[in-house]
Amino acid sequence: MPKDDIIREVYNTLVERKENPSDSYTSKLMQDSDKKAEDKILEKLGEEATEVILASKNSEDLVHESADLIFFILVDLVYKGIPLDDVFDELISRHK
Ligand SMILES: N=c1c2ncn([C@@H]3O[C@H](COP(=O)(O)OP(=O)(O)OP(=O)(O)O)[C@@H](O)[C@H]3O)c2ncn1[C@@H]1O[C@H](COP(=O)(O)O)[C@@H](O)[C@H]1O
Repeated sequence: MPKDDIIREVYNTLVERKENPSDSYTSKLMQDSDKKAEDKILEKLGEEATEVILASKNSEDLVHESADLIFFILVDLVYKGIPLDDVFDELISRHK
């Protein structure tokens, strides 16, 4: 798979997990009762953002923590039904 495709690949897998729940981590994360699921996802988003800040300050694990943060952003987008292309279009609209 070309490296650039991984974001869409993960996004599409998460959509599949949401639509056809399995016993996987991400399925469980998105299947909790509505309020609980959103709170858990947002809690993880906050955690991972903090871990990126700490990793950056301490010059360690920034790659790992960045991947975690991107992952949880994708989980939130899927959970809220936001198409990945909307985010790509937004970034393209800003690109000079
Ligand atoms: N990219 C990821 C990914 N990154 C992190 N994680 C999981 O997210 C969880 C939280 O990450 P943390 O770093 O906080 O690890 P932790 O300390 O175990 O966190 P807790 O969940 O225990 O609080 C861990 O269980 C990680 O395994 C991920 N889980 C899944 N994916 C992608 O999502 C796809 C679907 O995942 P599943 O539905 O679980 O198969 C996979 O094929 C991957 O492409």
